[in-house]
Amino acid sequence: MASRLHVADSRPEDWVYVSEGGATIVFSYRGTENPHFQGRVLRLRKTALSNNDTGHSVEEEPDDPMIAFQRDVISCIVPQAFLPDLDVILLNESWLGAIECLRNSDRPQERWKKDKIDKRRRKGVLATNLVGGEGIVAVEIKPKWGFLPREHHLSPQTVSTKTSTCRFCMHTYLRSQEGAFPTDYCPMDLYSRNETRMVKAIHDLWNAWVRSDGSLNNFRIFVSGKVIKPSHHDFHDVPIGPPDTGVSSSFNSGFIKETLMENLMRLLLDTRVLDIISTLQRTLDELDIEGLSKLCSMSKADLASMVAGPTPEDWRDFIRCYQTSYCTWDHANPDPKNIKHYLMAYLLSATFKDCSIILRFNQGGGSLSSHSVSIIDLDPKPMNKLGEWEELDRRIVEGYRAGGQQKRCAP
Ligand SMILES: O=P(O)(O)O[C@@H]1[C@@H](OP(=O)(O)O)[C@H](OP(=O)(O)O)[C@H](O)[C@H](OP(=O)(O)O)[C@H]1OP(=O)(O)O
Ligand SMILES: Nc1ncnc2c1ncn2[C@@H]1O[C@H](COP(=O)(O)OP(=O)(O)OP(=O)(O)O)[C@@H](O)[C@H]1O
Repeated sequence: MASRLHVADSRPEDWVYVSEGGATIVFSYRGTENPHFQGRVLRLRKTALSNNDTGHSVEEEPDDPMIAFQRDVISCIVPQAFLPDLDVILLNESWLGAIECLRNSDRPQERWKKDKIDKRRRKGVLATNLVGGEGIVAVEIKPKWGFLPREHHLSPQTVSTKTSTCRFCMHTYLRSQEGAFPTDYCPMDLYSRNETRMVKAIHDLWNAWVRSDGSLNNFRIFVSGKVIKPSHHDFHDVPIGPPDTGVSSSFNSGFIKETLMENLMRLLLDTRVLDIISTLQRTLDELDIEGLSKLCSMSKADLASMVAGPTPEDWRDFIRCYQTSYCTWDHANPDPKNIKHYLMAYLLSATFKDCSIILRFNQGGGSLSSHSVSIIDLDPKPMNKLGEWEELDRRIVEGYRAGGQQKRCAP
């Protein structure tokens, strides 16, 4: 886009709350006046509520790193059709203050108690609105880790557990011990390409969605751009059947569930998106965090001390390597001279382990091509997370083993 977009070319009232994650909050444009904003969402960075830093932001703030990362890295390994368009949008503090006042009450309590829009930012992201449109039903799934690690680099203590139970199921167990909502969802079922297991996966996501009243972060349903909760009245008006059936006015939750699940299954069986995500997760994480840690020790370093993030040139170099020689390396005996690329591969794998997909259906069915599938939240992960991931992996596996759990997650 030649000239820069400015959020102040729209009114805060023209933007409505869509949803948020741990790091960002998203609003969609409902105005009619600015064609640049039609069909788009505004993705803004958040900061901790306790952060009272009111100092001025840097004059030349860099663009949100997600934009260059999608352009230079992600789009080399994920087909463009799955990616939303992203543009830089200029922000200003008073406009951000105004939208915060207007929309803070639309946010879930557990979020507004913790964080707020980072009003010092001068740049945000404008992206394709993947959930908007009258009569559009969109489902967001955060599928998480879709593979079991190879045994090469696992310790004798962890090998049998980590090659039997997937990381998500072990993490769910740990979280349930800490009081979180339990879920039966297993990503290995969703990624399995086996219809029966995939049906089970989406039913498990649905059931946890209902039990938690939509508060989990791995399954969301949007109708005409607005998130719905199982307990909301608007759930009764999901326009899910063919228009002439009158389904949307005669509420029948069983029917809505079955029809939605059927549509989801059709789309999931038709798309390569899950294959693409799990293949990238697995091939970029050939060593497991345990193997990566050992490789680091061989180079006289430790994961917790890794801080310097890769430069754009490093990423270009990595992508070239990933698309050529990387697959010929002997990952069972990794060469310490390749440590940098193994670290970058792990970072990139982490992005795909944490992304979400959005599946859109037009009201009343329609051909598969009139529906769409996209991947969101493909942010780069920072190098200084490696130490945390190593520690979290240890806690997850130890907690699982200590609890005497032995679930088998079939590959
Ligand atoms: O570690 P995980 O698997 O729990 O993933 C974190 C997510 O938790 P989840 O398991 O999806 O509920 C977590 O999701 P929530 O904020 O809990 O919705 C974040 O996505 C976090 O990434 P970041 O620190 O914001 O970059 C994620 O951290 P990363 O591991 O991707 O850095
Ligand atoms: N392009 C989009 N169109 C519509 N909705 C979107 C879009 N991008 C994000 N969202 C909504 O906003 C939410 C937050 O976005 P995103 O997942 O990118 O944030 P995040 O803070 O990085 O999340 P996480 O904590 O999971 O890493 C998403 O879960 C989704 O519901």
